[in-house]
Amino acid sequence: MVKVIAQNIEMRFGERRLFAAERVQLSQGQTIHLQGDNGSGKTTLMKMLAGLVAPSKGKITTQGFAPLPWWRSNSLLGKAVYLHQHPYLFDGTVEYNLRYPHPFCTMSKQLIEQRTHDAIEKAGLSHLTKQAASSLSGGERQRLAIARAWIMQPKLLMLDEPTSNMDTYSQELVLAMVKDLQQLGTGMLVSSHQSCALTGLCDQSWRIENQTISSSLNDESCATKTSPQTSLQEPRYVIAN
Ligand SMILES: Nc1ncnc2c1ncn2[C@@H]1O[C@H](COP(=O)(O)OP(=O)(O)OP(=O)(O)O)[C@@H](O)[C@H]1O
Repeated sequence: MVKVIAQNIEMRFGERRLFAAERVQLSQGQTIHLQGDNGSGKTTLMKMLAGLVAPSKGKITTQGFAPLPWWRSNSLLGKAVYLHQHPYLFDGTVEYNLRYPHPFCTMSKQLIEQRTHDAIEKAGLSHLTKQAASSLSGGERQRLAIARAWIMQPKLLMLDEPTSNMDTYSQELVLAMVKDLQQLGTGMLVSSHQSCALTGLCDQSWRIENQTISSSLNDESCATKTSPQTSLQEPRYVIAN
């Protein structure tokens, strides 16, 4: 099972301390709702776990991933995928964007072609494949970004406000893709201000408050949800200071 572990971390911007925690761990098989007020540090924490931002103090390590080639200077990058609420898309068509990560995928060519085809359907993008990605609406851009991640089937995925500003149709499509990934064992950290169907999938929540990260089980979802395939033997609490 793969995991990313942050130990004795502290995040500061200048004099301002954003948060600190003794241990935060995101593992395959977990689906976690990340909560906190505006500016509390949710995006920063997600970027940190994805290797996009370094903590001011402490260390972030991973377990269970294949060894990286020697020339990869940032050993975290690419292991836990971070999806921004305003996703970055490449110049080119929707289809180009979906195919862009193919060379980095270890799946067979046949499987990746099948998943790309399925992703287009699942994200409701069939009528948009030849359209420039830059011309998509906000909701369509987010669907495209999630479809791209769905194809790759990452082991760990961080979704930053994935359904903000989405209509019901888009939310349902995203929910179905996230459910799929959950069934396949992708560990997910989902930031969202609102409780919604997506956060209902989460088995625990993390909250950033008073510069501290705390964790609790999401009782509602535990009572109603069947477990994903991966068995969970991990400690379910984040120890925070
Ligand atoms: N590079 C940076 N330099 C200085 N301050 C930063 C930097 N990045 C983020 N911040 C500040 O850190 C705080 C936390 O930002 P972050 O985006 O992580 O919050 P958030 O919890 O995701 O907020 P929201 O719910 O509004 O999206 C904000 O006050 C932000 O201005």
